Amino acid sequence: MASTPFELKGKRVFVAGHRGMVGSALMRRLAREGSELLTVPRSEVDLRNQAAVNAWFAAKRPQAVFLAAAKVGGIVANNTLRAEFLHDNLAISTNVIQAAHANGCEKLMFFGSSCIYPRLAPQPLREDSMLTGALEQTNEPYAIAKIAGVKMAEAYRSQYGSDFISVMPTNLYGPGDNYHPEYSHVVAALIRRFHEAKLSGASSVVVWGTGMPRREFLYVDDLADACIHLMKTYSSPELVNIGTGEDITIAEFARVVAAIVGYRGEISFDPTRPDGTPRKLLDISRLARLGWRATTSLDDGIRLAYQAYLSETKQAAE
Ligand SMILES: NC(=O)C1=CN([C@@H]2O[C@H](COP(=O)(O)OP(=O)(O)OC[C@H]3O[C@@H](n4cnc5c(N)ncnc54)[C@H](OP(=O)(O)O)[C@@H]3O)[C@@H](O)[C@H]2O)C=CC1
Ligand SMILES: C[C@H]1O[C@H](OP(=O)(O)OP(=O)(O)OC[C@H]2O[C@@H](n3cnc4c(=O)[nH]c(N)nc43)[C@H](O)[C@@H]2O)[C@@H](O)[C@@H](O)C1=O
Repeated sequence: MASTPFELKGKRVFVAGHRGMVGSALMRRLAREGSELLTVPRSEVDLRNQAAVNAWFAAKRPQAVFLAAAKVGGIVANNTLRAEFLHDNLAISTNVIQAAHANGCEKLMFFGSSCIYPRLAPQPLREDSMLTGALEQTNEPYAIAKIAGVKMAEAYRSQYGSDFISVMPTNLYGPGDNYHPEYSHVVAALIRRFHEAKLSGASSVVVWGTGMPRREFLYVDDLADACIHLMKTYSSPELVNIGTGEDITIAEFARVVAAIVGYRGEISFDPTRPDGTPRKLLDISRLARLGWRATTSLDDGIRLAYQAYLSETKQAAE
């Protein structure tokens, strides 16, 4: 078991999924910690391949691991690619957690998600509500794989004393997001749709669902800061929720994004598209007791995310 506080300075730290939205935010934040950062492209080691993962871990022997590689997407991706979301996420978690254990890794952080909680669990969602009820159907395969990952980290801790911890981030957004029109999450989808409508002069933009579901959104650089804080100071089998503690309806959120992007036309709703979970607000009291809170407001975060979208797609705001 690693000692707490856990020192990142001078350690070999592996960020699995370093090119993703969360992984790249972790890389930015870890640059301040004086660690030796280890990464590997998927073309070299596909984390679904157990033999490749074992060989890489045996060669590099990371002392700390952030397991931020996963098959990830929005509500339609989760609901369509159901086999891949279950298979890939189970394989990645199993391979990386076992290889970390077998190669003397001192500390590992596993990334769950707020969708592991039952669809109708009491709000705000407490960490101990995991496995107390039925899951949301649109993301059940992903949630089952993530719950298995949480249980794996917990089992290696109880059987072998491994210092493996699990965090449950709320819905995230920011630089490095995926802007696919069907498979992205709502933040990236609406930034892109409102921006394109502004450029084309469209008079109306469609937002999926009824607009009634509520979501909590956390800027990804805040998430990375929380993760570094917990990696250094937290060592316990209980999950830790990471969020802002505030939520907003999708209809209100769409108006926030439209205003920041500068789209002034109508917003309509398409109830034939899935709403998903009615509400997903995290109880962040454990995180607050552990000494961390988010600092980026939703307005500031969406402004930063819009700038990132423009620069990543090489466009001007107009
Ligand atoms: N985005 C969100 O709103 C939320 C995310 N999370 C969790 O945070 C973590 C990171 O998510 P996020 O950054 O958004 O996702 P991204 O899709 O942006 O990044 C995922 C990363 O995982 C890598 N990856 C996927 N499959 C494989 C594979 N088979 N082998 C090697 N690498 C692979 C990708 O590699 P490549 O670059 O090659 O594609 C990419 O770097 C995940 O565990 C996710 O469940 C939790 C809550 C909310
Ligand atoms: C992070 C989280 O992400 C997923 O769960 P989700 O919270 O439902 O994520 P979402 O961002 O895709 O949608 C949020 C809400 O927004 C509405 N919505 C409106 N218009 C668009 C739209 O254009 N695109 C999308 N994607 N959603 C839209 C949409 O109908 C829904 O009501 C899970 O895969 C889950 O596994 C998970 O971990």
